[in-house]
This record gives sequence, structure tokens and C-alpha cells, in this order.
Amino acid sequence: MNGGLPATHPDATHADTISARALSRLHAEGALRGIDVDFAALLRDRLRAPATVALAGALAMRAVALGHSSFALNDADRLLDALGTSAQLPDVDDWAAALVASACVAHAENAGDAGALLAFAHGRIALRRYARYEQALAESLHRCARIVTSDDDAAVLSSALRRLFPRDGAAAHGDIDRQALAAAMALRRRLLLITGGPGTGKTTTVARLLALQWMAARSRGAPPPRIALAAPTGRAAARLGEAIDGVIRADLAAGRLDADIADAIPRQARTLHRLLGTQPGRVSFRHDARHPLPFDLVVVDEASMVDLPLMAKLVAAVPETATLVLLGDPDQLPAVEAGDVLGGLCAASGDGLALPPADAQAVSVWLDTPVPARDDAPDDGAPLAGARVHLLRGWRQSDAATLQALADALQRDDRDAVMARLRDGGDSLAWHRGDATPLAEVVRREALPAFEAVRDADDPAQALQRASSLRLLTALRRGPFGAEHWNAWCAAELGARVPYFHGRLIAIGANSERHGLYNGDLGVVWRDAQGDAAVWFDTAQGLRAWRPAQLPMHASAYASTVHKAQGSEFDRVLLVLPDADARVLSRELLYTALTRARRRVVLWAAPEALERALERRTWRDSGLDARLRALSPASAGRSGS
Ligand SMILES: Nc1ncnc2c1ncn2[C@@H]1O[C@H](COP(=O)(O)OP(=O)(O)OP(=O)(O)O)[C@@H](O)[C@H]1O
Repeated sequence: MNGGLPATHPDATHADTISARALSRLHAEGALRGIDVDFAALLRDRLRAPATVALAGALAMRAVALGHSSFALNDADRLLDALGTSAQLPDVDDWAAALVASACVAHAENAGDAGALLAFAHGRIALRRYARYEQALAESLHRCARIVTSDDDAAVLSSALRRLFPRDGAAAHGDIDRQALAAAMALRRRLLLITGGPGTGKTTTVARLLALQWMAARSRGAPPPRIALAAPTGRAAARLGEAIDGVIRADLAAGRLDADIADAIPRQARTLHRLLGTQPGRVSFRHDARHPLPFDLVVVDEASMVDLPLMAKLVAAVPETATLVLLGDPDQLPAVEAGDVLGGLCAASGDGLALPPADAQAVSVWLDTPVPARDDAPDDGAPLAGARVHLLRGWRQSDAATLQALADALQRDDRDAVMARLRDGGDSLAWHRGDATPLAEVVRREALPAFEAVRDADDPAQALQRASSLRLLTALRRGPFGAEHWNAWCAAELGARVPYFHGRLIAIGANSERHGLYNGDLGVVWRDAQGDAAVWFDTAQGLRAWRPAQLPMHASAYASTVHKAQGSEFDRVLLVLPDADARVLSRELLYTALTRARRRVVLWAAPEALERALERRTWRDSGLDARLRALSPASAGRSGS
């Protein structure tokens, strides 16, 4: 950036003066980055925009880096607060008037203005690119969220649902089986979100939902549904495929499924990039609105990890006649990139506990149980009402029960219960107070043996089996509590003398179609008798090895940030928080880290850092709900009834 900001415009208003001052101050303090201020300078110097517009542009760009797709003018103080600062900002009405008057800003009346770099709608300012994605997503969702009037025979559906979702004790007490409800809703809706915490049976539900779709198609005399399973990362896709396979096998053995349907249900899930078809050197995918995906049902797991541009492209590529089912846990950290899409979808679809009356009535007949209907006035209703079913009951057994209870307490924001659970500990939970136990001692005792077991395995296959037994998770990447430091520390403890030492654990950091390796895939370095190193991976084609120099981007996999570990699971997790407060510490970070563990969590954290993390919510601002509301002033429930 040039040494200062552009000079004040000759006919500057009071709002411009305030804006110019705010820009200088926020730049000087470091709250705005060079790139934000350069963008402001471009708007003012080259495009002759007033300082009000330049300030809005700089803040919109800064907001994207914090994960917001846009920010509300009347909530700009909150954005500054998140940046750890404050400044006098223009009066909201003056600011809005200046934005509407500027040729640099697209708004409802000049929406065709292709040259505008910013967009202003619903009181929110966004970089034009993100506004376009958000508007396109809202329009596609609005289209696909309409109710499908199923012409399936109610008796056939009832009997299929009874077979796939046998009643257990809970249902006998009058509770509805929310898993069966979700599967049934996928027959009425083109868009369905199935949300819930870990172990609430999202994958189990989706496996049975696929079977139900088959049974329904068969009874209708329709061709079998063409099904695609996908997830944002390779790891998550592999887990989804394996989990569906496990459910189908168990259901077949229990007589809940016929063999021909069990055989026909796909178990291979792919990354979203692979599903949509990456094209070398291009940001666009092979499948889009004009070349839709050749499927009738698209299931996407780990939806919380999908960012705004990718979700917009996915939804556009789902054909009008297909059903899109998104699975996710809205309490997890949102996508690293901008736009909390799952959060926006949840805001637009309500709590997922009650349905619009028309849905409730239809599904009650299929489930043979009264299903609660929303009783709010249609005009106040959520624009995607009925598009979400939230699963409540945790099903994981025994040794993970303490972890499940801890995750529940985090979800409820019951801090006393969280602290009590942590203090009580148990076989599956241990808390080392950061002020009392040296971290290196804990890592040496709790983590190192698992990494030594990888190194000392008999062969690469055994090493890879042991690779996901433990991961050290950090809040930060750099510094003494960061993943980079602990990766180097573990390597040194394991006796590393060369970068690709025998038994080194590697994680791939980007998707590579060419290799068939995906972000998060784990590999292990194995040296042969001549000392030559190869890195082995368990791929969809079986065990494969590459020379280190042939691999896509990768890093050691002993430690990683919680953000990076999203979509992965480990038997045990050692979570390390920094000894002082850091802005990344939040309840969602704790929740995401703890729910990565299947069996045991060891936490190293100072009580104060833990308390700060529990107090802070990850804040992601999104205009999706506002855009959806603008598209459907009446609720989806009314339009469909
Ligand atoms: N209706 C059910 N009856 C009995 N067991 C169930 C039921 N639903 C799920 N489970 C069991 O609970 C465990 C978790 O289920 P599942 O993997 O489907 O949950 P999930 O929500 O997808 O979990 P995660 O988000 O952690 O992947 C599995 O062992 C599964 O067999």
C-alpha cells in the first residue's frame, strides 16, 4: 500500500470524513491488511468512489478473510470488535445512501451493472463475487426447496418404513423416530438437511433413506434411483462409504433389507470436486446448471465444511428433478473459507424439530405416528421450513458415552456440566491442567507411543492401520502450542535424521485427482533395504506407494490444527490449547476437536484458556437467510400446502 490513503474527495460529506479517518486508523492499527487498504485505494483513486464506499469495500474484504460472506452495515461495530478494535463509523443511513448512489456498488436497482466491485442488498455489503454466489445459491435453493407431492402409495411406504426403522423403546413411549422421519421427508422434499451431533445416526439414517428410495421407486414401477455419495474431503468421503457399507451389511443380516436392494446401494463416495468434475486450469466444474449431474439423489456428508462458492456450484449442478440431502453438524466449526452455508441453511429452515402442517400430516400417515407441526404464522416462518430434520438421540455405546455427554454439554452451552465432566474424567477423558503438567511430558506419555507403534510396524499396511489411532490437535498452527512445532518435536523424538525418515506419518494437504489422493489422506514413509524411501497410502485402488518428490502438497501428520482435522476421526485425540487466550479459541473449536475422537480424549489446557474458549462463539455472518426470505416472503410451508 502507498504510505497513506488517498486524499479526501473535494466534495466530501461528513460521512466521508469519518470514513477516511476510520480507514487510516484501522490501517495504522493493523486491523485492516495491506490488501484491504489497497482495495480501498483502488475504489477511491481509480474508480473515484467516495471514502464511505472505500471503507465499506475494505471492511467487506476483511470480513471475507474472517469467514463472513458479507457484513451488515448496522452490525459493523461487531466486525471491528472481532478484529479487536473499534472506530467511529458513518451514520448507517448516510452510509447506505452513499453506497446506493455509487457506481461501484451493485444494488437492486442497478443489479445489471457488471462493473461494480461491491454489492449492497438487505442492508449488507459484500464483495460482488460473494454476493453473486450467495444470490445464485439462494435462488437455486429456493427452487429446489419446493415441496414434492409424493405419489407413493402410503401403505407401501408405511410398511417399508416399519421394516427399515423398527420401533425401539423410545418410539414406544410416543416419541417419533426422527431417523424414520428424515428418511420419509426425503420423499417429499427436493432439499433435505439431516443435522445432528456425533453418533446421532446421520449416516445410519442416510443408508436406510437410500433403501427407502429404492423400495419406493420399485413400488412405483420407476427405474431405480441414480445415487451419488460425496463429501468435501477424501477422508470424509471414505468414512461415509465405509459407514454406509456397515449399515447395509447389518441391515441385510437383520432382515431389514432384501439382498438385491442391499447390493444395489452404492458404497463408494467421492469428493465434491470429483463429483462436480474439476477441469485442469479452470475454476469452473464440468457439471453446472447447463450440464447437470446425472443423478436422482445426491447425498453430501460433512456439509459444515462446504464453503459458499462450492455449495453454490453444487446446488446449481443438482438437476431440478433430483433430491439433494445434506448431512452435517451445525455445532462444528464452519468452513474455513467464507460463508457459513450450513449455518445459513439452518437459520432459514428452523430448528428441524417441527414440520409445516402439510408435511406433518403426510408423514404422520406414513409413520403411523403424529408428527409435530409448526404453529407459527406462515409469514414469520422460516423460508426453508420443512427442509431440515434434526436428530437428537445419541446412539454411540459404552466407552464413548462420556465423550458423548461432554459433546452434549458443549452443544447446550452448559459450561458447569462441561467443567464437571472434565474434572471427573474417566477412562475416555483426561484433563491435564496446562499450568500444572509440562506439555512435553504429556505428549511423550500420551502420544509418542502411538507414533512409535506406526514406525515399528511390520510393514506399511500395518503401519497405516495404526496411523489413525491418535492425533495431536492444536488450536494454532504456529508457535510453541502450534501444530508445526509439535510435528517437528515428534519427528525429533522419533529419531529423525532426514526429512523422510522411516515410519514418518504424512498427511496430504490438497486433493489430487491425478494421484487419487485427497486432502487429509494419511501415508507412511517406508525405507527399503537399500534405504530408498517410498510413501505408502491406502487408496481406493488398494495400497500404493509414491516417491516423496512425486507427492502432492503434504506435511507431517502427528499434529494438526483442529480446522485441518475436520472430517477425520481418530481413536484417540490429544487436544492442546495455548496457555494464553487466542482469538481462535471457541466453543465450536472445542466441540469439533472433541468429536474427532472415537474412544478417548486427553486435553492439555490451562483452566483460563478453557474458560475463554467456552465463552466464545465462532461468529460467521451470512446473507443467505435474508436473501432466501426476500425470495419467499411467504413461508415454504404455506406455498406447499
Ligand atoms: N436407530 C439406531 N439403532 C441402533 N443403533 C443406531 C441407530 N442409529 C445409529 N446407531 C448406531 O450409532 C452409532 C453412530 O451412528 P452413525 O455413524 O450413523 O452416526 P453419525 O451421526 O453419522 O455419526 P458421526 O457424525 O460421528 O459420523 C453407530 O454405531 C450406529 O450403528
